[in-house]
Amino acid sequence: MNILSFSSHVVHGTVGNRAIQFPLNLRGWNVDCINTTNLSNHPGFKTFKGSKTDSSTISQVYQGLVEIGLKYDAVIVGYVASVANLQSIYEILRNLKYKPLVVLDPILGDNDQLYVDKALIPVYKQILQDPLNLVTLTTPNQFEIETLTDSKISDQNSLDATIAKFYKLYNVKYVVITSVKLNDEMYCVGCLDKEHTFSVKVDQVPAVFSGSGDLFLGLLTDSFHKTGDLEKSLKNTVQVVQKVLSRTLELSTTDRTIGDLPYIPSLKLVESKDIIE
Ligand SMILES: Nc1ncnc2c1ncn2[C@@H]1O[C@H](COP(=O)(O)OP(=O)(O)O)[C@@H](O)[C@H]1O
Ligand SMILES: Cc1ncc(COP(=O)(O)O)c(C=O)c1O
Repeated sequence: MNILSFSSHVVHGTVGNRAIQFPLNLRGWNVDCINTTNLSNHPGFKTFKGSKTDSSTISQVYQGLVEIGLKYDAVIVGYVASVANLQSIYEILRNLKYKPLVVLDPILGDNDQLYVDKALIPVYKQILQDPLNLVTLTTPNQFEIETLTDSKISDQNSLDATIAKFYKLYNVKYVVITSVKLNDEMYCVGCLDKEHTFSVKVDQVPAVFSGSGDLFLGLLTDSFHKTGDLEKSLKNTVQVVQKVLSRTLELSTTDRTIGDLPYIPSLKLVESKDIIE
């Protein structure tokens, strides 16, 4: 099984492709990464060096893969963070001559805060709307689906309305909302279509992590490709990520906090090999 993953590269740490490649290797995938950044580490460490990839490099590297005859069973679009890069990836998806499983995480922000250039929003919208049905599964968090649908989720009714609006606006079969807060509990919500949705409760590990969203994206893609069953895949992925985060917390020391929770900038992926496998 071959997968192509567009996401960030950090030399040190476990975000972006560093949180996607190793876990997918453990689950039997050959993972080809097109790196949208080349950074020393992610910004959560306070300082970092390096740069974003030029969009022409993304297009050329992809062309190189086509010319040596590669085809992929699945494609992940993760951390992009530049309009020109997202446009190059859009072009690549539009010109695919075959139909892999395409999973796109429209990374825009979290907790009511945009942390990428707002000019990315219309490009994500275009990709998700494309009449060629380019994306099979998309994984926005609560803030991201609110932004894409111009709505606000505060209870079950507004959640249902947001999902209905998403399906009206966009041309994507499967949606997973990775974090919805209802009555102080956290849920992942899976949608098979606008009428068939289900929720999976997330048992919160008492810490804030970087890279959890990327790990989640890779593992969900693996499980969904293998089973074709979104509900089963989502339950399994939530459980596995929860266990990796628990082990990470157990093995980490940190003197940093976000709110009143410890902040853990890196996941203990090698130490969680048995859980991921
Ligand atoms: N503290 C936590 N405890 C348990 N699970 C978590 C925690 N943080 C994240 N997760 C898991 O990781 C998934 C992705 O969360 P998050 O990293 O917030 O995603 P995103 O990058 O999409 O905002 C959640 O759906 C949940 O399953
Ligand atoms: C370069 C880079 N890639 C990916 C991520 C995604 O991290 P998360 O999975 O916590 O959303 C971040 C966030 O810090 C990042 O800086």
